[in-house]
Amino acid sequence: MSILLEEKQRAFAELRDIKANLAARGWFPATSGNLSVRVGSFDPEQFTFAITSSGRDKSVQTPEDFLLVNEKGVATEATSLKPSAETLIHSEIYRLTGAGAIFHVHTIFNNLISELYGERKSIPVKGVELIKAFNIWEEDAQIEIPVLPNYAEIPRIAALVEDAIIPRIPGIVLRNHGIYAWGANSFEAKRHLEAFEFLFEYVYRSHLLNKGL
Ligand SMILES: CSC[C@@H](O)[C@@H](O)C(=O)COP(=O)(O)O
Ligand SMILES: [Zn+2]
Repeated sequence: MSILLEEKQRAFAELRDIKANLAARGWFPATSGNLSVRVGSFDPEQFTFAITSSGRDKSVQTPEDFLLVNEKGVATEATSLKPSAETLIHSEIYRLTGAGAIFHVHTIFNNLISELYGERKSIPVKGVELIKAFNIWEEDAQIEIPVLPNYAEIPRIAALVEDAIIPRIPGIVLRNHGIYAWGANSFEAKRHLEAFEFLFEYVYRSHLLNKGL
């Protein structure tokens, strides 16, 4: 599949903007986190996406920040850049959901909440207005956000994604690691990511309140 230069430039510019925005919140500590947007047409067996290169300081902008990869996570153009170590997880989410953008961040609250509910394998949230950010409009909606184990081998995690995805919930948490949030495009993926982080902080603080802490 050939990607037009202008599609690639648009994708890189979009990633640059979102990266700066999330970095300003401190959501990429110690080079953690990765971002991707899909480019060109989508076929579950063959697609391309732009992704952050591995191990870089995501709070600074450089010409080496992004590259294009295919559905196998292999660079589609000659480059010395290495795609994110977690590219296979992005790939699997695109394949299964047809999403347009996927954002992964490590935060204190997504780590704390993942540990609190890790054994339960999902984080319950009930009756919080921001659930509507996922286009769930029922009054007093109750949702579950899936939590997967954080294996050292990324292919082992990627293999669990299919069974973990809950259709109306655009995100998966890795235990003591971070969240992957996605959407039809960057605007939606960012809205979902912000909603997840709000809900994690809310649930965590409620837990402390209920314990009288
Ligand atoms: C430096 S800790 C974070 C990494 O281990 C990883 O989880 C991460 O999110 C960033 O990896 P990267 O390869 O830069 O995309
Ligand atoms: Zn990570």
